[in-house]
Amino acid sequence: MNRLSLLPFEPVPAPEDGWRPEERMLASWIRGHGGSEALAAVAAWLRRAESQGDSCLPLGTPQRCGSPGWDAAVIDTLRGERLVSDGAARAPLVIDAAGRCYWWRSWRHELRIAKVLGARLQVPAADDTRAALVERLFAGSDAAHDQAQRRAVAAADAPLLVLTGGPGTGKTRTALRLLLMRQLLADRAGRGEPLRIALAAPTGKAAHRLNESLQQGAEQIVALDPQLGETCARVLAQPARTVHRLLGWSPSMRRFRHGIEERLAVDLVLLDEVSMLDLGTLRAVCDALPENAGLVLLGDAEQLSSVASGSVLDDVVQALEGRVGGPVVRLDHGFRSDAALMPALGAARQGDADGLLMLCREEAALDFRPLTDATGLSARLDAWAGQLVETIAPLAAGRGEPAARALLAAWQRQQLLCALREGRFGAAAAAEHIDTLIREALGHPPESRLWAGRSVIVLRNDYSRGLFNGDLGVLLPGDDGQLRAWFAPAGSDPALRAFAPGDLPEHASASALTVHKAQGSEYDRIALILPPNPALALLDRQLVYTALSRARHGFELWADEPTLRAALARRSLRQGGLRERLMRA
Ligand SMILES: Nc1ncnc2c1ncn2[C@@H]1O[C@H](COP(=O)(O)OP(=O)(O)OP(=O)(O)O)[C@@H](O)[C@H]1O
Repeated sequence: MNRLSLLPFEPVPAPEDGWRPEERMLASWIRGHGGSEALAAVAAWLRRAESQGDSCLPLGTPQRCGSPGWDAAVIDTLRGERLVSDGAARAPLVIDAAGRCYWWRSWRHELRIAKVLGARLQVPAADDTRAALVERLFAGSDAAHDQAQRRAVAAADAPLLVLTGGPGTGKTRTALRLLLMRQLLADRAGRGEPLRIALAAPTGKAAHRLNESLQQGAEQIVALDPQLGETCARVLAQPARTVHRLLGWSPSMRRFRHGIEERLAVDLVLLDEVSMLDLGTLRAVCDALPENAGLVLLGDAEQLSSVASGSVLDDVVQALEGRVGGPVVRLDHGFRSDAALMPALGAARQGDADGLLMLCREEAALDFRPLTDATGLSARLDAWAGQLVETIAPLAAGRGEPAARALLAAWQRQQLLCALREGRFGAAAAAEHIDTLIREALGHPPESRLWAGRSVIVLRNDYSRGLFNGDLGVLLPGDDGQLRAWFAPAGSDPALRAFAPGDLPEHASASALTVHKAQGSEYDRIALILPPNPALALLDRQLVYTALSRARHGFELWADEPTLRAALARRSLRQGGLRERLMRA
C-alpha cells in the first residue's frame, strides 16, 4: 500500500468506538487513490466486517458490524468509481450484482472455491460390486444406525464428498472406510499402484488426532478382516499434516509453494475439522488440487467458524445438503456409549433454550449454575480451582514420564472454557485466578510461571520442535529433577515429548481457554462461562454448541438465564456469497 498517498479520513457516521487504525488507514488509502468519501467509509466498514469473520459487506442494509446501509442511488454511484469493479476487471473493491462489497482477493476466493467445488458435483452410480465392498467394510458395524455412513462409503470415488456430523457420529470411522473403498475400487479398475492420498487438518493438533483415530480404526478393521491390512497400510502411508504444511507454506515469502502453477501430486485430499478452515486457505487447497483429484471434507458444520473470515463448511453444507445425489452426507447418530450429552447438543443446535434448561434440571451430566456478576464468578472459580487442586496436587510432586503422563490425563478431566479472552469474564483472567490458587496450594512462590503441575497451551506453530498452536502440555521435573514441559506423543514414537520450558514457542496457561482454542480437543467435564450480557453479539448458539461438543461426560453452564436465552436465539451467519454461488453451481 502506498503510504505517501494517505489522506485524512473522517467519514460520518463512525462506529461507536471510533475507527480502528487499520480501518482508518484503508479509508485514507482509498481517498488517496481518488476514491470518494463514501467509498472510503465503505472500505473502513468492510474491514470492520472482515474482523468479525464476514467476507463481504452487503451495502443495501445495516449489518451486524454496525454499518448503516446505503441507498440504491449511492450504491450505483459507488459502482461507477475507478477503484470499484463488478468483478469482471481487477480493481481493489468489487461490488457484485447483489450489492455485496468485497476486497478483490476475497471475491476471487469465493469464485474459485465455487468453481472447483461446483465442478465436482457428479456422484458415481451404484452397482453390485460396490454394494459387496461396502458390506465387507462394514463388518461388525452397528447396522441399525449406519445407513448414512454406508451411503458415503458407497460414493467414495465421488469427486467431492462432504461428511458432517456432531462429535462421535463416526466421521473418522467412515473416513477410513471411504479411503479403503476408494483404494479397492481403484484396484478393481486395475490401477496397480497405491492411490496418492493426502490427509490434512487446519491445526497440528487436529492432524495429530486424525492420525491417531485412523490408526486405531485400522487396527480394529484389520483385526476383523486381516486381508485389509495391506490396503490400510497403503491408504495411511502418509500421515496427516497441517493444511499449511501440505501446501508448502513459506513463512518468509508468505505464500504457498503449491497452487495453480504447481499442483499437489495426489489423487485424493481429505481434510478434517473443516469448520476451522478459513476462506483463503480453502481457496489455496482448491488451487493446488489437480483437476482429477477427489476432495473429501469432514467436520461439524454447527461448530464455530474459523477465527479468520468465512464459514466455509457451513456454507457448503447449507448450499448442497438435500440436493438429490449431492455430495453432503450428514451423520446424526452418536455412537459413543457416553452419548448423554447428545440431546443437549441437539437443543443447542436448534437454539432450544427451554429444552436445554430442562435437560440441565433432569440429566446428571448437565448443570446450569446461575452467574450474574463478578463476585459470583470469583466464588465459582475458587470452587473450580479447589477441585483441580485435589486432582493435581498428588501428581505435581512426581517426576519423570509416567508422572507427567498421569498429570496430562488429570488436566483432561475438567476444563474451563470462556466465550471471551479478555475482560473480567475472559479466559486470561480466569486462568490467572485459578493458577494463583493452585500455585498457592502447591506452595510455589507467587508470580512464578514455571511451577510443577502447571498446564500450558502452545500459541504458535514451531515446526522444528513439532509443537503446534493448540497443543496442550504440563510442567513437571524429569528424572534428573530439571523442570520440563511434557507433551503428548507424536508420530510412531509412543513416548511423551519433553522440552526445556525455555525452548517452548509462545504459550500461555491452559487453566481456562476460549472456546475457539478448545476446538479439536475433548475433556471429560467442561464448564462454560457466558458473561452476563444478553446484548453481546459474540454469544451465539454455535459458541454454546461448540463448547458442549468438547465435553465427553459432563457439562456445566455458568450463565444467567437471559444471556443464555439470547445466545441460543442468535445463529450468527457470516456474510458472504459462497453459499449462493454454490447453490447456483
Ligand atoms: N457404524 C458404527 N458401528 C459401531 N461403532 C461405530 C460406528 N460408527 C462409529 N462408531 C464408534 O463411535 C465412536 C466415534 O466414532 P468416530 O471417532 O469416527 O466419530 P467422529 O465423528 O470422528 O468423532 P469426533 O468428531 O469426536 O472425532 C468410535 O468409537 C467408533 O468406533
